[in-house]
Formats: sequence, structure tokens, C-alpha cells
Amino acid sequence: MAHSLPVSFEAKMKSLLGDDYESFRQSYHHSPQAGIRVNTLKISAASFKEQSPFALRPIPWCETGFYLEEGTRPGLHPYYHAGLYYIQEPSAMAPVELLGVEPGDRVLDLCAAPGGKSTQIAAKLAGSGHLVTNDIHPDRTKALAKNIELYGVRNAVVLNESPERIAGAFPGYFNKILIDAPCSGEGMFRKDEDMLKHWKEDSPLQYAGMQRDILASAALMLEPGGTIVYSTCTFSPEENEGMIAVFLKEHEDFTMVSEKDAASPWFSRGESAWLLQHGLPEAGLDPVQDDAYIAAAAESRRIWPHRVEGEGHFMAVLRKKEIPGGSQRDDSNAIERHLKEQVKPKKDRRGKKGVSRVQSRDERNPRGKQSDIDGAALLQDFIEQYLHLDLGGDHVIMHGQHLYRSPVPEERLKGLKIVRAGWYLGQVKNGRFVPSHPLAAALHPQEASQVVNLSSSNGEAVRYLKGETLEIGHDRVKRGAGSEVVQQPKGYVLVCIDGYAAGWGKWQSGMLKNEYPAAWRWTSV
Ligand SMILES: C[S@@+](CC[C@H](N)C(=O)[O-])C[C@H]1O[C@@H](n2cnc3c(N)ncnc32)[C@H](O)[C@@H]1O
Repeated sequence: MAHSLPVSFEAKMKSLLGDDYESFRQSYHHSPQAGIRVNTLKISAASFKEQSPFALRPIPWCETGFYLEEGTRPGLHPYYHAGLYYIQEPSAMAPVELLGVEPGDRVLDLCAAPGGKSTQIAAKLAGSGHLVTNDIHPDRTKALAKNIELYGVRNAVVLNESPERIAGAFPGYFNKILIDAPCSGEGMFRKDEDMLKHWKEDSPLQYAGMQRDILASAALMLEPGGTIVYSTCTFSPEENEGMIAVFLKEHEDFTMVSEKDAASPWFSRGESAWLLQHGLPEAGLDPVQDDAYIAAAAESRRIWPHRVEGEGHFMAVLRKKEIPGGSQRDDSNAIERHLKEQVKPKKDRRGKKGVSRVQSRDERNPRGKQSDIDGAALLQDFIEQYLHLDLGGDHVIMHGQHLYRSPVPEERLKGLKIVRAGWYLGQVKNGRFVPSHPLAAALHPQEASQVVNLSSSNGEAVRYLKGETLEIGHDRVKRGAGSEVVQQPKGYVLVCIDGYAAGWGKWQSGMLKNEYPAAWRWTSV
């Protein structure tokens, strides 16, 4: 499709790209490539490849990412609802690959909705360490929270905050931070008509102000030796190399990292020389005095739609210098000590392994309700009856009647707008623990005492996802670990699709009552 582009955008790109402009312009005659990224919290990329309902072609910069053939509709398969993959534009998979996330890391995704990169980070954490994921727009955090839950992430906190306020609560705390910045979106013109419609000649400079503030807050939250990846989906030098040059000038304790992807043939280098044409005075940079910062900014990476199969993207990897001979997390150690004093783990009131006494907001309130305090016991009863799971009791917290397993001490989140305090486990209702859908979505079948498996290929899974009650014989209610039939099944069963958790059902006398949440239901015919 040959998009018509804003005249001033075309003129600017022509002046920047020179001889390369024609092939750049030609790329707008091709459709954008669709992609999916396999959710390795649920299935390995190798296993998914074997059972994939779609033809897959590897995306070179992301081991778990695949191109789809044109016309494929991955959102219309039960595997999507079982959280086996995330539908993601191929270039958008690159920034997290550069962040180098490893299990055990403390990661912040500052501009995260709807959660493509957060789910990718969570997959790399593989349940160890934690993710704080945030977006400033309240509506967009709903989609973010839903995706975190659909993908079975157990170790993420979802916030709806400004970066400055998060910085107040987490100084020097994270070792990896992703800033997938709000931007003028020039790289998405081919894929998203809205970006094209909203673009104005001064959009880059408007976004640049925002980006500068976000980067400054992120710098405060990074521990020495830690890494920030800054990415945009736009071409303008003002929001890219210019932003990085200014950041380096204002943060002498940071350096550019270039070696990580030096050998990546699909990424191009940044273009510092462009700053001489666009954005230097506005950014407060002097071409002579600041030449070292301007040159360093070229160590960034660009993805060009006319050079690879993907939309336009920019990425820079920044490292905070280590403190020679010093503790690398001085700040946060002090805060940690302070928090430990405030939140001493209390003795397990039931004396059992599993859920210890719940940290309840109301518990610290002398007028707290008795029902809240019973939350730990009710949850523990549920776990004993239905699950094989050790939640690590100190982390279970209660907000009102709702129980979460939080990966960060609750005190740390005080005063922040919390969308999800962690893995949402369920709620206390009429004196019972009612398990949540996110609890089911993040379980592995072997962690459930009763499992019913539905097939994706005979219509049964779709009927479940539509909210129907299903006839399921006793012989199909199995123990999660193995294929043994449960002798006297009763109550909650984990409903799986081809062996992957999709939600709850309640089994009784050959009928599976549907517990799939109404808001999540399959609505297509
Ligand atoms: C490029 S999108 C993020 C896409 C997301 N990383 C993903 O992979 O799905 C940028 C996001 O930044 C959010 N945003 C805008 N200004 C922000 C700010 N000052 N602080 C945090 N987030 C902000 C927007 O609401 C938007 O969701």
C-alpha cells in the first residue's frame, strides 16, 4: 500500500537519508510484517514450533519471535487465550533483547502499556527477580494488567504513576530499566494510520521534552553498573540521537554501550551527523563543545523498514558507571534495612508451610476487620485442597478483601497508585476464598490437584472460552501431575487447552461449570 506521507516529513527524511531515501520510500508500498512472540513462561519456543497452528519464520533478533504469513489471524486461536504467545510487531521485540534481562534481575518498564515488552521481560525473568511495570495513562494500565495476567506473570507489580513519583520510592533500586518512550511514532506510519493522522511537524520537539524528563527519573532509579535501554518507534534525530547526547551531557555517570549488538547485521548504527541538521540548538547542544556526546550517541541502533522486515525503531543502551570499591546499591540497601525494620515477618499463625500471616492493611489498623485477618487461613485451605504450590508466605499481602503475592515489600509501594500489587490470587467473599482468573492463568497443570484438558481442535476449547457449561465425564478429571483420574472430583478444576492453563471451572456430576471471566470471553463467531 502506497501511503501518502506528510510533505514536511518526506522533505526531512529526504534530507537525512540522501541516496537511501528512494528505497526507504519504496518500503511504504509493502505491508508491515506481523509477528508473534512465544510466551516461554508457558511453553518453550521449540515446543510451540512443533504444534503451531500457523506457519512460522524466525525473527533474527529475537529467539522467541516469529514472522507470520500475511492474512494469519493469531488472535482468533484458543492458544492466544491460553497465553501461549503475544502478538507483537517484530521490531518492537528488539529493545528487550538489548536490555539483557536475566532471572533474578530487578527490572522497571517505565512506559509499558499495553505490555508487549513487559511480557517479554517477564518471560526472560522466568519467575525469578521481579518486574515493576508502569504507565502514566490510567486507561492504558487496564490493558497492561490484563496482558500481565493473561501471560501468567507471577512476579510483577503494575503501577499507574509518573516516573518522578516512582523515583521517590525506588532510588537506585533497579538493575535494568526499559524506557519505551512516548514518541512521534514516525516509524509506525506504515502500520498505524492514527500515528500518521496525529503527526505534526513540531511533534518531535514536543515529545523530546517529555522524553528528557522520563530519562532523568529513570537515571535516579538505576543502581550503579545497571543498564537502561531507551527506545522509540520514530525516526526524528531530536527524539533519538539528540535525546541520548543531551542525556550523556547531563549525566556524566553514564556511558553508551555499543558492543552488545555490534555484530548484528539487521541493526544500523545511529546517525550523529543528522543532529547537525536537526535539533542541536533546541536540545541545548553545541556542535564543538559537545562533540564527544554527539559522537557517542551514534553508538545507538536503528531498525530501518527498507533494510529489514520490521517497522522503524531506535534503541540506545546506557550503562551507569560502577562506584569504584563501593557497594553498588548503597541507596537501596539503606532503604531495604529501613523497610525490614518496619515489616518484620511474623510467625505463621497456623504453623504450616505455605501462606504465613498475611500483611493486611487492615491488620495494622486497630479497627481492622476480622474477615481480612482470616484471608491467610482461607487461602491456605484453598491451596491445600486444590493446589501444589508454595507461595512463600512473607510475600502474600491483602488489600481490602483481595489477596496478592507481591514481589516487593508493600511498604515500598506506599503512596503510589497501584493497579496490581503483584500476582492477584483471589478474594475473600462470604467467608470463603474465591480464586482469581490470574491465579489459574499462571499455574502449570502439575500445580493443580484437579485438571480438565480441552482440545483446541474440536470446538470444546472455544465453547469454554465463550463461557458455556460443558459436559465432562468423571474420567476426564485428572490429577495435574500425571494422567491419574481423580477418585472423587469436586469443586475447582484447572481448565487447560491442549495442556496449558486457561482458567477455572467447577466440576460436579459430569458438568463443568464455567468460571472463565465474562470480560475475557471469546466474542468472535
Ligand atoms: C510506545 S508506548 C509503550 C508500548 C509498550 N512498551 C509495549 O511494548 O507494549 C509509550 C507509552 O508511554 C506512556 N506514557 C506517556 N507519557 C508517559 C510518562 N510521562 N510516563 C510513563 N508513561 C508514559 C503512554 O501511555 C504509552 O502507553
